[in-house]
Amino acid sequence: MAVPSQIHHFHFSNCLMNASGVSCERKEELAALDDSAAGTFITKTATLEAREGNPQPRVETFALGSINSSGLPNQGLPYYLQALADFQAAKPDKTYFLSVTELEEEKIYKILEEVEASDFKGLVELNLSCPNVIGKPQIAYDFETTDRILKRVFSFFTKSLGVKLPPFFDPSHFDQMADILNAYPLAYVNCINSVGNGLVIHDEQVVIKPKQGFGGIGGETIKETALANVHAFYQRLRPEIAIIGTGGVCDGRDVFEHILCGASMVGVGTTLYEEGEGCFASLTEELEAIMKEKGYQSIEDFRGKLKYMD
Ligand SMILES: O=C(O)c1[nH]c(=O)[nH]c(=O)c1I
Repeated sequence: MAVPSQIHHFHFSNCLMNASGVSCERKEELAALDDSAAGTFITKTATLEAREGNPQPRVETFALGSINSSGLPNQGLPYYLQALADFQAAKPDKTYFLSVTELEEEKIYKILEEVEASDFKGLVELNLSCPNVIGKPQIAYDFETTDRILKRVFSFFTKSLGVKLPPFFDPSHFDQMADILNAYPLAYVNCINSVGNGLVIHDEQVVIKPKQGFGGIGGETIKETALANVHAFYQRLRPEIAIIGTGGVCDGRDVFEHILCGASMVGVGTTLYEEGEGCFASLTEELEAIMKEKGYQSIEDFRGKLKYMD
């Protein structure tokens, strides 16, 4: 029971994966994802050195989703490179994702130089959209900086690279970002990261400690924004740049809609946080039932084929 997919020459036994940041910081968590019905996993975004992250409580759920201000807690790049080497040795035919970023531009190049020099064989995701490092803007909301970074990265980086984007809300921003991305040999874009800096209140108080309660919103409430970003970039990007759809996936119908909008792989965050790794099997079953009912044999029978009203 699986719906296979691919990004370039990388084949995945199932089109579902975790959203970076959820259940993927420690090796034991990655092992649970590796053993689940997900077709692959992506690590928590790694920085050169390990980070504690923001004070707890920093992740909470609410009626329609989740809010987090984790602050980029991770075990540091060497930990993930070693873990990935071990997972790859155990499953030579499986492809994994490594997410990375850094807080200063020069360090972004440094961490990617280290990844380039490593034996990692999967896809690398440059996170340009972390909303929770206090005092640091989301890189991808600065078009000039994004262009400068990608230009320099691709002057030395030869592994397969994708970028994690924040949500955009204006056609002119979709246009500007797509023009930048189309200029580079990207393997994919991952749309979207959490909707930055929402505020969840319980009675009279915020529900997370960092940043006076402000944090990235995920889950059911962001699906429509996620679908719009997936489809806007599907419409604008060169077909060689694949799209990973992340955001608001609660059931098989949501997976179907992400693919209909153009996604080749679908990331699951809040639902994974709430339900655990079993969610991948149930989401797959639900997707398969929808495909069967509609007579679709594979993803390519409906990927990107969203119908407009003429
Ligand atoms: O606070 C985080 O660690 C975090 N939280 C998010 O919602 N997205 C991100 O990319 C990151 I790096």
